[in-house]
Amino acid sequence: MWVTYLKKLLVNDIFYNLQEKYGELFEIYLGSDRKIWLGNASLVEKIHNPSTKTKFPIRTISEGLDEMGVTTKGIAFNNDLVVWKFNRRIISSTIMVPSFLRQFVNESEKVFQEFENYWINLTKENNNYVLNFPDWSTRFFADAISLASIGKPAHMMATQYNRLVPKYLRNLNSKSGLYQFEEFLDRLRLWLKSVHFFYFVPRFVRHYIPPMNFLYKKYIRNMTWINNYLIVYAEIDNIFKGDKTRPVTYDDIEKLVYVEAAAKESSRLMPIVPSVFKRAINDVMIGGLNWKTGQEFFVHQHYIHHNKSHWPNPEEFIPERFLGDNNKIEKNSFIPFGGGIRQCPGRHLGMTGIKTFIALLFRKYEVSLEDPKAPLKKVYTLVNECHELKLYIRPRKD
Ligand code: HEM
Repeated sequence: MWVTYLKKLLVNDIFYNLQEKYGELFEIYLGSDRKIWLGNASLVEKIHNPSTKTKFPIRTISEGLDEMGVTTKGIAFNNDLVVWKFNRRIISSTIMVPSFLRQFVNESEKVFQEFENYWINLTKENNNYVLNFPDWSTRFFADAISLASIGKPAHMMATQYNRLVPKYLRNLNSKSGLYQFEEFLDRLRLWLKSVHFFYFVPRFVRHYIPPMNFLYKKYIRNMTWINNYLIVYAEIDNIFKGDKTRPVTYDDIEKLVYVEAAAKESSRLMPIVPSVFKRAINDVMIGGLNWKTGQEFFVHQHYIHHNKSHWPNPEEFIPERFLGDNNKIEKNSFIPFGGGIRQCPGRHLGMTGIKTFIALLFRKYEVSLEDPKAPLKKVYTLVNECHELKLYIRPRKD
């Protein structure tokens, strides 16, 4: 069973099923190393303490991640708290400020126009052209973030377009940058896969036992649903009053409360990051039990987001949960961006990006699934990634 799960990269499902079977707090041993999984909002209160005096300032100590070289650099896995603080300040003071978010909305519109041009070309020869949405949405965000942050396009949509059309239709304006960022995206995907590999698989197995040592060599070489269309359309139309071409502003985006509720409900049902690990740097009491310094905990967002004690009818898509009084949502029961001092610094940008793309798309186009009954095709690496979602995008008739 484990092998089947692992083969299909359904690691997320293994832990969800274990949490169902063994309860909201269970332990699992990886060799002699005990990990504690937490599946209730009340159990993560101390881990999500936003104070700098938190007992959970780091994620893990792992010789595997040391070997990857990520524990003293960057942000996400950095255990050097002085360097982490410095890096995090830089990213927070750039991407979390409203001026950057305004700039991001402006640039997104330019990038969306580029997307429309490609899409129009692709439908010229086939009116019923089916677009694989994840191939374009990931590249749309990468291009928009690149333009807004460094002022240069990443040409990722151009690369995808060039891949799909005959030579004479290709985008030739941006030759030099093409493929470079595409390779970056492929490497990022491999990097995400390899974090679990280096975290879970002991050094000896990584290096010497087939087929793990082959995976090791591969990794070491290389180092993202909205359903209630009608209300979404109505809210977008209410803001743009049928104007399909005027510039979209950050103020428009801020008014999209239903779209935001729908995006939140989607990320409740399917959090991009289903679990996050955190390590105690002092003794701590959680769930009525005393845990020693060094104990690692998995905050299980996916399970907490589906826990009936926080969410009535947890499997249903009900955006209205997020409308009106925010206090009705239990603390720590909705945590797609994690929590505590290492909460995601890209949360405002992520939400602004989703709302901007939906506004730009839905004010002009009708979107429908090629096969509404087809199961969602996703893979789990360190994140849940949808790799196939086939859509028809047609100009709105009204
Ligand atoms: C919808 C999109 C996104 C989701 C769902 C998401 C989710 C998360 C989660 C769950 C964490 C772990 C938080 C914790 O440890 O408690 C995280 C960390 C992080 N995220 Fe995001 N994220 C998103 C977008 C972004 C973007 C756009 C950026 C930057 C441009 C970003 C940068 C980071 C960084 C740097 C960390 C590590 C923070 C630290 O360790 O101090 N994220 N994200």
